[in-house]
Amino acid sequence: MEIFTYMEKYDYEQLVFCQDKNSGLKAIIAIHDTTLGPALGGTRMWTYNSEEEAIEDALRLAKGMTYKNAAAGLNLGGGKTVIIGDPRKDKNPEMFRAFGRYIQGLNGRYITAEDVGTTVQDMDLIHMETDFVTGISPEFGSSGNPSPITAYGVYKGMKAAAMEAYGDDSLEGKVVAVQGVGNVAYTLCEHLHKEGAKLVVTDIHKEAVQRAVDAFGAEAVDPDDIYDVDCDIYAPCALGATINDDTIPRLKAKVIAGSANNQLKSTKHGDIIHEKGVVYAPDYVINSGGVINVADELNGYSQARAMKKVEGIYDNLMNVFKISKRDNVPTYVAADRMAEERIQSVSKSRNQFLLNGHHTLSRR
Ligand SMILES: NC(=O)C1=CN([C@@H]2O[C@H](COP(=O)(O)OP(=O)(O)OC[C@H]3O[C@@H](n4cnc5c(N)ncnc54)[C@H](O)[C@@H]3O)[C@@H](O)[C@H]2O)C=CC1
Ligand SMILES: CC(C)CC(=O)C(=O)O
Repeated sequence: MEIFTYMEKYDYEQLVFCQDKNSGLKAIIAIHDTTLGPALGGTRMWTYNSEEEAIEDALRLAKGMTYKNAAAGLNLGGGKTVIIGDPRKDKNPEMFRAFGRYIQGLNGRYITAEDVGTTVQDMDLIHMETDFVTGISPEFGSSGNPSPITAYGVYKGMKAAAMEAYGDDSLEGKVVAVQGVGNVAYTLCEHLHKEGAKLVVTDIHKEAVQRAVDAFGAEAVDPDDIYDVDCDIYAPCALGATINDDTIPRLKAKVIAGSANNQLKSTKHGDIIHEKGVVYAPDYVINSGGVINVADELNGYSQARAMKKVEGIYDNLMNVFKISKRDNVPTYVAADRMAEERIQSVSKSRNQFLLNGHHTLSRR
């Protein structure tokens, strides 16, 4: 990959490589755009097949955060980190403290939180070195683990998508195929089970599947079989790019609504599902509950205020569906328009020179 060519194409601001031999830290912080404010986005720890794959993941996820934060009405830009390693085997406290020092070095341009493979405990270790971290333990006045709130937002968003597809937002009796039953999806399954939905679940880890089978009477299928399930709603809640050339012909659901980031392998796949009449809830709109929740910490956390905003995901998605129909464009294009309009209007209103801090002449 020609990194600068890629960064220029999608207008990235900064890419930071962090290495600490003592702890084994190898991390990449990607900052996409800070027009709306500091870049806020989680830290993912994953076993990548190559460094290039890790860089690409960090870049794509960071851009997604710019759009997510803009579409959610937050005054925040987009960034994300990936740490290369197996979260089940390669973690140690020094690793997260070393990473915290790198974040501190960015002096507030980037604020982190959890993502796949990282936990509240990891964020607490980062917090030993920097204040630019959210989703730490509640005893520090933080909002804690964002996953249950993300799940609630996805549940609300799924109801909005059902309303669009079926003219009724009840999920009772609907068959929902859930891919990946990790932190977010387990709580999502809880909400769906309570409403009377029928669950079909899969995960690469057997114990995660068993937990959902035991708690919600879910039917279990093998990871690759989830695309063939006869269901009303496909909920991708693992990693990205599962809506692609191979899976689209197999998917039977009328609705795609889940928590995973970067669900479309490429924009062309968003066009194909639109033409097939599938109601797709754009990933970064439906899964914005977690970031809305942690972002509230920047104002002194109020759960009531954050939850009120998370409830708004339903209306935000209905608005996306409205724009999609009005402009006759796929829903992912409608969501991008909503986010880009906000970024552009703020960047226009900020084009006047404003003296923040000392003027250089004051040093004379
Ligand atoms: N945690 C949060 O608050 C937020 C999470 N997201 C996104 O939601 C997704 C899930 O996040 P979490 O639940 O936090 O992560 P997690 O790591 O707790 O759960 C992901 C689950 O997917 C499983 N998985 C991975 N590859 C799979 C495959 N090919 N087939 C089946 N299962 C597979 C994993 O074993 C794991 O159980 C991720 O894409 C994440 O970026 C988005 C917004 C916020
Ligand atoms: C986990 C969230 C708090 C932030 C994030 O990185 C996301 O929404 O993907």
